[in-house]
Amino acid sequence: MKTSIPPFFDGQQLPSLQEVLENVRICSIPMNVKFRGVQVRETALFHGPAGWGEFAPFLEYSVEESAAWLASAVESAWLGFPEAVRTEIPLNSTVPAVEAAQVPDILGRYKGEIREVKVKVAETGQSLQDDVARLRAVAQHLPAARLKVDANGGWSEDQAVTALSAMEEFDLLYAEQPVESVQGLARVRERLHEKKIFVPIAADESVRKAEDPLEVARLGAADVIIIKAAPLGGVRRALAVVERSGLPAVVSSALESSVGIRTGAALAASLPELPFGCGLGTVTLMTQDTVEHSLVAENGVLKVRPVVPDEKLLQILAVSAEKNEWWRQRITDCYRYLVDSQN
Ligand SMILES: O=C(O)CCC(=O)C1=CC=C[C@@H](O)[C@@H]1C(=O)O
Ligand SMILES: [Mg+2]
Repeated sequence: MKTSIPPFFDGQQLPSLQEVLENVRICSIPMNVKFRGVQVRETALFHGPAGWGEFAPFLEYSVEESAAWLASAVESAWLGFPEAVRTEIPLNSTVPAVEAAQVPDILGRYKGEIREVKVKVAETGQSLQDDVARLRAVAQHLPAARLKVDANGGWSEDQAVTALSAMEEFDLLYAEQPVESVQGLARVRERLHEKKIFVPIAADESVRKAEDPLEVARLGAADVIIIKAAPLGGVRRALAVVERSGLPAVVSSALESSVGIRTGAALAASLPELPFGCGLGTVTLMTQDTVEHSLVAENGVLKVRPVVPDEKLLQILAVSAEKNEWWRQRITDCYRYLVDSQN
């Protein structure tokens, strides 16, 4: 297994900071439903010679963590995407940690047939009973769909083993980041195997937030990796992580508008294999979008196509002058971090 991954922006010279700042539009988009504590999504869009890119690190992220997201947005807008091997991407629908009664409403927002659903679990303040009730509501509403869960590292190892044992009846496709640490993932996986429970373990934060995104694969801590273009520093770097990990991969969103989803779709379109539905259906969880015709799935399939933001929408969604300044400073800080890391 090769261990290194390519440098940011594929080692190419970055456009100047001035060029980047001249071509940015900052937007604020209210969510339909709270997702990972976010009610309003703030995001920056860049226009470059190759198209559009989206930079939307969550507001609490450090410059160091956000810099990878900038590299990804600049890659999309200035370099463009690598060659694709497919034009259609199978997607999962996503159910946030809502009450079971809200499940039909959430699922009703997705167009057409739904074959795979990712259900958020282990939310702070909720119980295993809440999670099982939510899963049951999804299973009742869509008896033919396959289910998977995402705990965002919210369980202890004991809780993860108990919860995933209790969820055996749902025949989960995989359980995403049941616990926080890489070693914890490996132990939970082993303990479940001892109990003859073979639910595959997927690593998300342990890949996208890790200093070494390949540690999970090296330690055999997971069966599947979740990859996101922005936190991994772009499509090319994410492809390298998949190739070098040797594990099946699922492309997921970072809760962007359709411009960022297009980048995720480019990543999914370039992967040699796509054994599961990708988590790129999150535009449906937002009240508005930056493009007129949103990049959403129909019957669980997303057709890859170019997207261009709509000027009227960009004006409607534009942030205040103060917020705009804050974002420009953030872009500047991340840009400087990238330049330093290239030298
Ligand atoms: O994978 C999906 O179905 C949707 C995307 C998704 O779950 C996420 C998007 C953005 C931030 C993350 O906390 C979250 C995730 O943990 O995968
Ligand atoms: Mg996740």
